Amino acid sequence: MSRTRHTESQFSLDLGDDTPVNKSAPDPNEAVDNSYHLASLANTEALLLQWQQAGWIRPLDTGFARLIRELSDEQGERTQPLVLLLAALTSHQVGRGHVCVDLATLLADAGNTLALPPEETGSRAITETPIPVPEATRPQDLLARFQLGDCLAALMGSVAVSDGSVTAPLVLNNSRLYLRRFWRYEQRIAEGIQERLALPSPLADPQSAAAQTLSQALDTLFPPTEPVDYQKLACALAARHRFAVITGGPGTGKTTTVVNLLAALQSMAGNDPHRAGRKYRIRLAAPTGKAAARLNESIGGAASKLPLAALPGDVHLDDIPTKVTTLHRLLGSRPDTRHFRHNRDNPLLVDILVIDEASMVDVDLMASVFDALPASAQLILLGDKDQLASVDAGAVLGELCQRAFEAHYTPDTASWLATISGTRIPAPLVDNSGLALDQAVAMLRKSYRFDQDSGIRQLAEAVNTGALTNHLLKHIRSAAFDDVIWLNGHAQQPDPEQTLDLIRSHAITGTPERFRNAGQGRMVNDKTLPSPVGYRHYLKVIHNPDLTADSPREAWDAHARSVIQAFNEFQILCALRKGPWGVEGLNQLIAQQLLAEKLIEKAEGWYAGRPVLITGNDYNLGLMNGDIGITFRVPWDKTAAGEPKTTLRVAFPSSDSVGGIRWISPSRLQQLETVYAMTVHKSQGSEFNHTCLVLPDRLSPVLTKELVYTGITRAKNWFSLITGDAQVFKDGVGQQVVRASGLALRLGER
Ligand SMILES: Nc1ncnc2c1ncn2[C@@H]1O[C@H](COP(=O)(O)OP(=O)(O)OP(=O)(O)O)[C@@H](O)[C@H]1O
Repeated sequence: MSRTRHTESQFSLDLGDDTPVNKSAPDPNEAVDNSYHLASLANTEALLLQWQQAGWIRPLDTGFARLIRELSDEQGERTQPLVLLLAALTSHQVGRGHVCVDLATLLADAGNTLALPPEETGSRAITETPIPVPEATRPQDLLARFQLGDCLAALMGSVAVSDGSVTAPLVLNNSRLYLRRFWRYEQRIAEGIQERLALPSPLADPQSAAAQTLSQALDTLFPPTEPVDYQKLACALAARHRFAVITGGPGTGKTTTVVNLLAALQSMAGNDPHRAGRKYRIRLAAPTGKAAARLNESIGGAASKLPLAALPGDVHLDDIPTKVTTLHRLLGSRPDTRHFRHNRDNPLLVDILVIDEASMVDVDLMASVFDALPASAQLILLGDKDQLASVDAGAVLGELCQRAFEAHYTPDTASWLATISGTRIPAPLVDNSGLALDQAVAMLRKSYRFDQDSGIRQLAEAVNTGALTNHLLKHIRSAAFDDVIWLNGHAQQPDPEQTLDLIRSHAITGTPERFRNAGQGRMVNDKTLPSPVGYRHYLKVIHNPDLTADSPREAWDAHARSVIQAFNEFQILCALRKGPWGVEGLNQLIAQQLLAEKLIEKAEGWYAGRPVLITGNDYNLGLMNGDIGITFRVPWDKTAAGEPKTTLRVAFPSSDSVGGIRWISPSRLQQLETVYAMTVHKSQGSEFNHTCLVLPDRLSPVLTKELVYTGITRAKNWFSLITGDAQVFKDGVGQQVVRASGLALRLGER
């Protein structure tokens, strides 16, 4: 899932050719004639190189354009400069998470669509990094001369472009331009969903024996409570179709619902005379090790509370799986290839697959899931539609849930639900012209984790719905909520040095005194919540004088678990990677402060206590992008005289078994970074007792409503906000992620 997987070979794969891409590259120092930039191919390629050197586009993007030119040359066609330009920009957009480029949108507003100049250029107050791209040679300047018809005509006349029916590196579908590989992913996902939705359901007739069993199981699993129990409805809908999506915000009961759903499905299997008591083979998966471990923890607890004895069909606890694996492991990832062991020729042995945190799954991985699933297997996606989309291209869950809020259940679905669940759907959720997909999407609408007064809940909701009122902002500035504080919200443009000081002290202690009631004694659901703590906490837990060279490995494992748990109490999140407000600057700042307070022995390189985030999959070590480990000093080495000697080892929780620890030598770790600060993107699938979101002092395209919502909802109990500029926070939540893709359109076709 890492960006590093987008190698140049992705293009030659689709073409079935290994044409070297560096052949006859233009001289990057060649002067670009500004008045005729698209007049010649050489000029266009030199211009692309200039953008590449300015950091506007990737070498991969210029390489792709060159490949198109070479392919055309080989076929005796002279490529039009406009085709080269559009090829490079489509590749650039894929690198930014889009599945395709909608040419009409691109031409209407190229600057914003392409987000050029690039984001993350430092800080207004602290550094200023100019980007040396000459005036009048920006993509938006060039594209301003063209109409949609010009682009379509140029593309349709090129051998490098097809409508998908023949192999060509670019696919044009209406006004959407795709790299072929991504067009194929989207097509496979759409087909996988449509095929499943079209399969006849034994539950369609509410009087059938299967439907009666489902109804009985649902009544057992969901004691009557509110007028509309959306969890019960979600179970009924998901049971009815071979493809379903259950979406909901934090604590709305996605895990609880899916455990109930699995129990209901096993009830039906147990009562099905054709299955002779054989239960369904069910697998649970999540996109990252962290998300898998979190679901592992919660699902076991939820399963143990099931009223199994009262269910029809003789369901046992063993019938409900509680072990969650990563998607990569489930599909059988192999080193150095993005092809999985399980695919169409070697499908998974599974009847039902549940994928949690599905918002993190990109089109590439989702297409692989559909490839590996037997045609009749049921797929259930769980996730929060409002969270950030996947790091790599696509926003699959978001697209599938575009209409979830209004539901669009047909009168037929509404009447089926009323019979099966005894619940009458509210009229605004019924729509005569609901689509097939709408009938398989359920939204959970009530949070059980946060109480009515929770500031985290109210702030997250306000950010999500665009209702960030002055009243609410005043509340969070003045610590009127127990659980939320905007630490420097009183200053519109706070002094940068003072803000950095604030981040330093907050990172060390979590400054519980800044929360209302000093962060003490808050009870939620009859439980006293742990107080906010900073990084000092885990660096104290790491000192354990009782452990020696003779201590058994289990004792060290247990110690590592408690340190990792202590580290998870607090996390600083930020929007950017670079600059003083990004991961790089904040990591340095916090490490220096921990060193000054003598909590760590040095602030750079490897040291005991260093928390690290893995940034690329390492199949040999079994580490996945997003895994977090803590460095320990352990007495496991020996001197020449055979005396115990200390060495550093990084402890990682093992992703698939509960409680296991892998101890890895730092020298074996390849792609990693220190993780006192983490981007919100990387924090998806994780939750922390206390989260502090640091926002920069100027607006960036990455700073969006989805990013702020995701940052806030990573906090279980305490949330603090530090801003470089108050207006940037407000403007950021006004920006929305819109990813170009054709999936929803394909699924909307009747
Ligand atoms: N119908 C319900 N009645 C009472 N409590 C519930 C109900 N559903 C869920 N809960 C409780 O709410 C909490 C959150 O539930 P759950 O973990 O299922 O939600 P989730 O949506 O999976 O959460 P997350 O946002 O962490 O993914 C749990 O403590 C759970 O026991």
